[in-house]
Amino acid sequence: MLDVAIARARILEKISPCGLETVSLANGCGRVLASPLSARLSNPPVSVSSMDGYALKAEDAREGAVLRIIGEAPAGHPSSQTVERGTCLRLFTGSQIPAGADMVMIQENVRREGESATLLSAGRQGQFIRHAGQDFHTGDTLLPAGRLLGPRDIGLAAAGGHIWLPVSRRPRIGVLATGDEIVLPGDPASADSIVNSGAFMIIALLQSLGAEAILLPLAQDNADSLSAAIAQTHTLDMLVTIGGASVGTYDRVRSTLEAHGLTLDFWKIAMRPGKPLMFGQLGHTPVLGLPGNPVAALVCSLIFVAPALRKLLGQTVPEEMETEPALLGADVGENDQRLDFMRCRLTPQSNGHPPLVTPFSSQDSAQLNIFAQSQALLLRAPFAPAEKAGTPCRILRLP
Ligand SMILES: Nc1nc2c(c(=O)[nH]1)N[C@H]1C(S)=C(S)[C@@H](COP(=O)(O)OP(=O)(O)OC[C@H]3O[C@@H](n4cnc5c(N)ncnc54)[C@H](O)[C@@H]3O)O[C@H]1N2
Ligand code: MOO
Repeated sequence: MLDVAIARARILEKISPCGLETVSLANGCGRVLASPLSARLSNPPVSVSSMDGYALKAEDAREGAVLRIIGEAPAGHPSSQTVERGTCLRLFTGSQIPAGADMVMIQENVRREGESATLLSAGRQGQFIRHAGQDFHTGDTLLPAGRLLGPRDIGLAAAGGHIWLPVSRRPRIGVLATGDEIVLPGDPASADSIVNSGAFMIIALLQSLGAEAILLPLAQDNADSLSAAIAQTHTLDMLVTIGGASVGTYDRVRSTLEAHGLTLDFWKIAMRPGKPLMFGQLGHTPVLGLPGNPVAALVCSLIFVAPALRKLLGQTVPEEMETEPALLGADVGENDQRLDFMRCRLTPQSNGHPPLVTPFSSQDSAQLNIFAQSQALLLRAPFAPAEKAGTPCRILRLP
């Protein structure tokens, strides 16, 4: 059985970024930025008011002062007038601050009579002014390459004057669930049917990371059915199979892939859950064969498929798994030769102490209910001795 870190490195070594394209801003959410984005504009481009009110000089901002209103400047219609001492200009939220003014008095604090404004409170220099470039300046780097763009990033790119975004092509990843007992959610099920939770879980993960995840038709545990499914996968950027990876008579995924020309890199790794993981290349397509137990399938996806996808997307992938420190919340027994990823609850602690991590009593790799309640995976190294509550340990947070 191969070591997990070596398996991860061998997978990453075989994956190359899958190219770039340009998309419109409206289609940018969920895509990965291919190069840094710099501001083409400053935001705001000029100093503007953040309130509806009157622009004036701070020297005049005394309670009871009476100022002459020299004009009005709605947002988008700047005034060419200059505010002198003893005068003010009517303006609105987003209006450009006129020359001479250095503060805004909100209209609630002004009594207007004709062209005269009486201040009902004092004010200070700069109040209610958003200065030019307060948010960002032309040329500032707004977003780094490799960023998975969310709604706030799209807003920032728009404000920075971009209508097109250079992004990584969305990798097409096929997810092929296998097994005679597997049915789709909602399908008429026989007494011993198992619902295909695995593929939907993996598709959800891949989509959240920026892939085009494709649910392939279910394949049965026979060479003909698997062959028909595999024959349709050559245009994919990666193929992920679920099930049929172990040693049983009907575990035919590997042999069928090999009949289609798969170059096997490795099969079986020293981890729990996920022992029968398989990796190889079918032509140019990397293939990850995941175990059927759905918890094992997702844990393997987090540890191997997600970094592979990040590499396809041109993102920087850390050499090692990104674990965090924690403290054992309960005693744990000694471990065997497999790196263990135990489903756990996390209890946050105060004073900056690492969280307490408590494994669930059942670690069965088919139990999705416990998996959904888990917040992290506790890593237990191969041959780790029994350890007491309070011992430092490492965890992987679950998405
Ligand atoms: N004699 C041995 N038996 C097994 C070993 C072993 O080393 N020696 N390894 C065990 C381990 S560990 C795992 S993990 C499983 C993995 O087996 P397979 O990858 O061949 O998976 P299947 O047998 O096809 O399925 C296992 C289990 O998961 C259910 N399943 C399958 N696909 C899905 C899906 N898409 N969604 C939900 N559930 C799924 C399937 O019905 C089975 O119950 O092998 C052990 N056996
Ligand atoms: O490795 Mo299996 O994934 O124990 O269930």
